[in-house]
Amino acid sequence: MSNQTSLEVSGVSKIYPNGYEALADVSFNMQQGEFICIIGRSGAGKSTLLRCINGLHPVTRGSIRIQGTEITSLPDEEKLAIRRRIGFIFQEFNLVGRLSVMHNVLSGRLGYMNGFHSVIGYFSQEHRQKALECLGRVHMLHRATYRADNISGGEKQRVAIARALAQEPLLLLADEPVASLDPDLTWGIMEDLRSVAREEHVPTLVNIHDLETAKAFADRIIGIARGRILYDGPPSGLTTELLREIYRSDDPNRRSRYELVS
Ligand SMILES: Nc1ncnc2c1ncn2[C@@H]1O[C@H](COP(=O)(O)OP(=O)(O)OP(=O)(O)O)[C@@H](O)[C@H]1O
Repeated sequence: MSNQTSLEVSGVSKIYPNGYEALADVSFNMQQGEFICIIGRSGAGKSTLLRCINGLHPVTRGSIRIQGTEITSLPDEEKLAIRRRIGFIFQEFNLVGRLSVMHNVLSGRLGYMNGFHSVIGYFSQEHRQKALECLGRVHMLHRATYRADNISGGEKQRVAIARALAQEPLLLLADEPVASLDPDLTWGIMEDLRSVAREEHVPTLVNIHDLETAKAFADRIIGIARGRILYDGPPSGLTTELLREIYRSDDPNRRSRYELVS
């Protein structure tokens, strides 16, 4: 893993139009190839953070740099160009079911095509070759001609990873990528994501509910509560005290499992 800083998030706050502060002064850095899991209770601000990083939500304050480029203040066209290089993996896969697996992966190449070719859906040999390589990377070549709605959930998530890889991403963001999958598939998908991060040197940020999975795979864990980072370090540094605080409910009548275990 090289030490080049790929992502620098500094002093980021996000206040939604209704006045709710979902992120408060969030700062952290990521190096190339690093695999980070973000943990926290529902509503902690995990998805908001990923959406701010990929430019889907404007930040209220602070700075986000991807490979040294400040993205929060870029003109729309340049922001779009950066967003094309950010792979986003969703819980519900977001594939186009009526299209083939190959076509779904090819859609990751759209950012590299001229307007006319993308409108008529013409993919050159080079783009096809790249899409096949990405499918091979996640062991899904044998499904290339299947319709995307005719493959299993685990296979769909692998295709989504291949599509993100076809973007030649500077950064991979995954929002609950394994929440719809059974435990066996979960580990396979997490293994794929981590090996892609390491071998392709793509920093990867994964929101995940399951603490044990996060601890098993992450190089680093970021624990968020009420929009603030409470922990940023190796899985081994997460004490019961910290977990209680990260998962503490604001509702005095509801206690998290970490508060129930003494
Ligand atoms: N568009 C919005 N307008 C107002 N508040 C919002 C909006 N989107 C999210 N929020 C609020 O911001 C907080 C953080 O939401 P976010 O989706 O980032 O949490 P999360 O940690 O990803 O939760 P989950 O694990 O359930 O997905 C929540 O209280 C949510 O209700």
